[in-house]
Amino acid sequence: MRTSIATVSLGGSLTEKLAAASRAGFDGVEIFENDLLASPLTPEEIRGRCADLGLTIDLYQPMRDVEAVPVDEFGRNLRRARHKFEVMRRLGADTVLVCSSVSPLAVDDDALAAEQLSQLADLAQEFGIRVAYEALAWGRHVSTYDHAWQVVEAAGHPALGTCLDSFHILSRGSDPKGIEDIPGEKIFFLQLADAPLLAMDVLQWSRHYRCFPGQGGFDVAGLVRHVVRAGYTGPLSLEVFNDVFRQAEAGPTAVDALRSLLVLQEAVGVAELPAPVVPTGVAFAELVTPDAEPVSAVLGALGFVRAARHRSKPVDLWQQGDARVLVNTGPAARRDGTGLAAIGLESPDPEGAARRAEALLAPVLPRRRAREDAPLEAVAAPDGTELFFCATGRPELPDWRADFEDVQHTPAASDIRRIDHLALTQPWHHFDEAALFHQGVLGLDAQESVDVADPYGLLRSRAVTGADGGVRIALSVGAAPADDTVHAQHIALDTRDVVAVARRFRAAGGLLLEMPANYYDDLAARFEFADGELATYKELGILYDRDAYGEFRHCYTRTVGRVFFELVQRDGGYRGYGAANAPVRLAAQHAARRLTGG
Ligand SMILES: O=C(O)c1ccc(O)c(O)c1
Ligand SMILES: [Mg+2]
Repeated sequence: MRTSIATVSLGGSLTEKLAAASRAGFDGVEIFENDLLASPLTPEEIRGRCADLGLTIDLYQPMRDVEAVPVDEFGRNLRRARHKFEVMRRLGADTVLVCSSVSPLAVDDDALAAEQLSQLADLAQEFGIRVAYEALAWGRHVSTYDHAWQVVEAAGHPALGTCLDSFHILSRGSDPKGIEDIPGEKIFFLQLADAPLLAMDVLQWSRHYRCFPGQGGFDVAGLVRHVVRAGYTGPLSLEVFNDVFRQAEAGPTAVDALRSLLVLQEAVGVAELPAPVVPTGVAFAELVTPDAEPVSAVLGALGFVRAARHRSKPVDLWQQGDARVLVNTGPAARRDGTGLAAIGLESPDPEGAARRAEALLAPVLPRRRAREDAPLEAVAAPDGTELFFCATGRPELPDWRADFEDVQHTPAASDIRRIDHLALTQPWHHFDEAALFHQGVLGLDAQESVDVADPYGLLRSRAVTGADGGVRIALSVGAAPADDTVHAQHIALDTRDVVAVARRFRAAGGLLLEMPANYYDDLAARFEFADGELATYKELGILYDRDAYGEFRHCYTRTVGRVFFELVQRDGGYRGYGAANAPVRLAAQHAARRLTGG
């Protein structure tokens, strides 16, 4: 189906919005009146700009407070409408959205509403324009889609149809099944938005919290299925009022928006994409650093050994069990300092995974490799993290490991088994996008989002996971501009005995993050521990949590650059990430940074 986006969904000037929509690959736009009013371009110039960009103008909107008013008021409304229709003729737009009245002048009289909308449609017809009547969820007398359709049906005018908006329908809990009772040709337009499930005033919810389909809690795909069954053949158009997107750069937001429509069309069954290839594990985490020494010291103290070196690049492979960390001292490191730059995801079909990512608009990374290197499929996540699709130790596929040459080493310790999870801090305006990317592109499941108190703000965190826990990524975002030291990325390592690993780490000179005594007093009140157990945790800074499935013990290394390590021990199938302990950990990191600057 054709794709469209309302200019109100993007930040910037009208010119910037149109360029972003076109570059992302949308077919058309809804021009929001305010964007036109604020533009220095004439309607003819906007029309030309859209044509040059390959965009159709699918809708002009909104007209407000038109119907069911006293006759002299309606006369003034028609005068206003004539002026707007003139503008639309100059724009070359043939459909206008009229939202249900919120005016105190409007009366509760469907026959009058139908009669006046019919007169409006008569006037529109003179201009070759169609009127699409939409029920605002907070409309004064008409606030549901079925009521708006009744009014339209009663008017029985060929130039009058209805506009369906998923937000207004789903926010009120209306059953979208009734959409199938509307003849498809009378659905003049379809606007799509999702939203997080919040208990709040519906107008505020709509104006500030809408998001792209798949980013919130509504079944937008289910609604679209009903609209398609009704016989609608117009565009799928995104209309998203969102405080964050308004402030963000239009280009990436438009790409994010179109990706959501691609995933939606796949779910509805009106478009096919290369099938998702769900990653089964983490092949490696790659750190870049200008100085390998501090990172190597931490890895060494954790029991990793430097097992191999890249044949053509300054990259070391550190390994313990199936946990692999690459330490890259190449040019990127000198630019960006110490940080997590790339993740290798173990994939059943690396090429298939890359094909899907590309179809879903993920930037495919150029293969900056020497001729003899294995051809690795890689794309960039929204935060810039490079994702490599890997096949480790599978002879029939290229193996990234073949680019590395073993170096002499003593055996590694054996109590760290694998990477348990990766925690990635997102830029503030990419959080919803990141969750949708990891679900839609990688085929991971998103868990509920949780809020975590930070001494200097609030952190929102959401995990995305593979079916069997082979891949776990915790995405988080702070309310304030990211503090590089505390809101760093981290690599969590799975151990069968966190106490033993923590002790060895400390004996080898490693620095663990210390936790306050009050935390342990509180733990003693909440749980029962064996004699001496709590004292051990306190000594090593180990945190404790429990869920319906099992227990969780974890502790943290001090931060190097923008990365730190977590040691985790999951027992009995514990599913979480110790979110209950995160406020204490964040406070401890702030305190450590103040004391030592690291
Ligand atoms: O919030 C509003 O006023 C508004 C305007 C036009 C729309 O299409 C809509 O869904 C909401
Ligand atoms: Mg709308």
